[in-house]
Parts: sequence; structure tokens; C-alpha cells
Amino acid sequence: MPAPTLDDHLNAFVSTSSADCLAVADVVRKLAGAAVEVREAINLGALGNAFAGIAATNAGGDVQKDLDVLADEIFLNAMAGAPVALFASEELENPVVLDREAPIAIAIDPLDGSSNIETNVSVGSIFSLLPVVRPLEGSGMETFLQPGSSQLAAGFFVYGPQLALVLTLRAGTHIFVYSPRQNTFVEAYRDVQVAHKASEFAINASNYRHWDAPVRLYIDECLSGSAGAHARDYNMRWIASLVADTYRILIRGGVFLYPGDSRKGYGRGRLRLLYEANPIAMLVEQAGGLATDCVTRTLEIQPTALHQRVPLVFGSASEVTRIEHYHAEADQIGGRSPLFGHRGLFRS
Ligand SMILES: O=P(O)(O)OC[C@H]1O[C@](O)(COP(=O)(O)O)[C@@H](O)[C@@H]1O
Ligand SMILES: [Mg+2]
Ligand SMILES: [Mg+2]
Repeated sequence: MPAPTLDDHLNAFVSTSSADCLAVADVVRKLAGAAVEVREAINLGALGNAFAGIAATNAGGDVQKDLDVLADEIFLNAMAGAPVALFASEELENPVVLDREAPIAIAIDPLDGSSNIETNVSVGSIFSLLPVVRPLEGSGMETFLQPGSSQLAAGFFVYGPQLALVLTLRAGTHIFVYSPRQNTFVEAYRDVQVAHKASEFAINASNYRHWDAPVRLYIDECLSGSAGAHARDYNMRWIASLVADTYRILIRGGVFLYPGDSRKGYGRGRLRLLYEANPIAMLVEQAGGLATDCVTRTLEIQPTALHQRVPLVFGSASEVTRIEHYHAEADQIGGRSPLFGHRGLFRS
């Protein structure tokens, strides 16, 4: 029997669920079409000089590259033809109001990992679908200030060796791979499960000196391998492309950390709550993993601004729990715990 397609999956979802599900399914179909367009733009050489030049600065102050802008336009156009009331993007300071009567709002990172564009590493697009809060006033900020637990669906596309869609409709996390022959996404993994325990960590270790003590402790222990507190050897991976790092963790377990650190502007990390951390957190939780800002479960964080940053730690439950535990210990006893005592918790 041939593997089910994305359409089969969406049709099954619509038939078992309520009215808004029809709209969610329609939005996901149109996002998938847009992702194929973005993929084509990349294949046409958009990673090269013509597209990878520095264009401007986006709402968050990051360097914006031409492919970021192109991807943003492609997704915005696609959403204009979908039942979407509000479109918020990493690349736009304020949300765009599309069809006020429509039930869905989208927050999107149209091109994630764009610092890698010119190196031909996998990049992606991350999306979060929310129910519109009524009455819809102005540009709908109230809608976007709902916690991640309110998401109706979440997912990301990876423009890697394969074009893949990782999707949750709040019932498991599933992976679909684009088949050019069938011109559609085909199910590759149903109900992915993040291994409970894992021996692979992902962090930008060049920031070691800027991390807080609990993060340093955890990474020191990983580096100590089988001789250390975790009593096993670890492998390290850092693709510096959130979508690619997440995909790997979904497939073979592990933990990802982008904590807050002492660099100017990085007190709350680098990643954005609404269109990076929240959708990734829902995908990971739906696959049996955990996601946290080191203190609070990511999906329970109350957003206060569209582009706010958040520390993000996610992946295999046993690793995430351990990292949360170190932070709780450090908070409660100011480093006088035996856990940190002889390790110099608050060194420098
Ligand atoms: O370069 P750093 O500091 O390691 O940060 C890498 C992180 O930044 C990001 O590229 C941020 O996303 P954008 O490319 O959308 O700004 C993530 O994909 C990645 O995990
Ligand atoms: Mg990003
Ligand atoms: Mg981006």
C-alpha cells in the first residue's frame, strides 16, 4: 500500500474534528504549496550571490537577507488566499491584517537559519497557527499574546537534501517528505517519538564563557562523558539552523540549548518565542519530549511582545529535566548546593 500523503492526513483530520479544523487544513495545504515555491527559489540558485546579499535590517534588528524577504513574500501571498485573518512574521514589525472574518492567525519565521544561507546548509520555515481572539482589534496583538499551548497546529519545513514538513495538529508529530514525482508531500514518519534518554547535545559552545553556571555545569558533565555524573559519553552537534537541529533530535534524540547568556542583548537568548520556540515546543512535546526556558514550560510562557526572545532548551525528557533541575537548585540555594559546591558555581 502506498504511504499516505499530506492530503490524506489532512482529510482524516478534518473528518474527525470541528469547524476550525477545516480552516487549519486549508492553511497547511497552502503553506505546503508556498514551501515548494521557496524550495524552487533556493534550487534556482537563491543561495548564491544574487540572493544572499545583505538587504536591510528586520524588526528585531537582525541582518535581513534577500531570501528572507522573498520567503516572507511567498508565504504572505499564500496566506492571503487562505482562511487567515492575521499574518505575523519575523520579517515584519507588525502583523498584517488579511481577512478579518477568518478564524486563523499565523506567526511565521519564513526563513530560519538564514545566517547559513551562503554555506548551503539546510534552512527552513517555521509556523504557528493560533485561533483569532474576538473582538479582533487593530492588528490583533491580543491574538498573538496567547500562550503557545493555544496553538491549533505547528510545524516547519526543512529545505535540506529532502524538502520535509514536520507537522503537529495537536495529535502526534508527523514527518512528510516532498515527492517531486507525485508533486505532493508523502508521510515518512508517523508519530515520531523523541528518545527519553539521549547522548547528543547541541549548543553554540563558543558562548561558554557567557553562560550561567547551571548551563556550564550541564555541558561540563556532558564533556566528562562516562567518567562524569551522567556516566555516559556524549556526541555534539550544532548546525546553527534550528529546523535542522530539531529534525535531528526528533529522529534520533538529544537536547538543544540556546540559553540566555551575559552578552549584550542575549539575556533572554536569541530565539523568538512566537514563531520559533512555541511551534518547536509543541512539535517536541507531541513527540514525547520537553521544552522549557529553563524555569517554565515553553508552552505556558505568557507572551508580552510579538518579537520577544526566549531561552530555549528542548529534546529528550531526561536531559531537559536535568537542566531544569540545575536551574532550580541554583535559584533556591544560590549555589551552596553540593551539586555546585566544589565546582565553583558562580565562578567569574
Ligand atoms: O549563530 P548562533 O548564535 O549560533 O544562532 C543560531 C540560531 O539562530 C538561528 O539561525 C535564528 O534564526 P533566524 O535565522 O531565523 O534568525 C537559528 O536557526 C539557530 O539555531
Ligand atoms: Mg529563525
Ligand atoms: Mg528567520
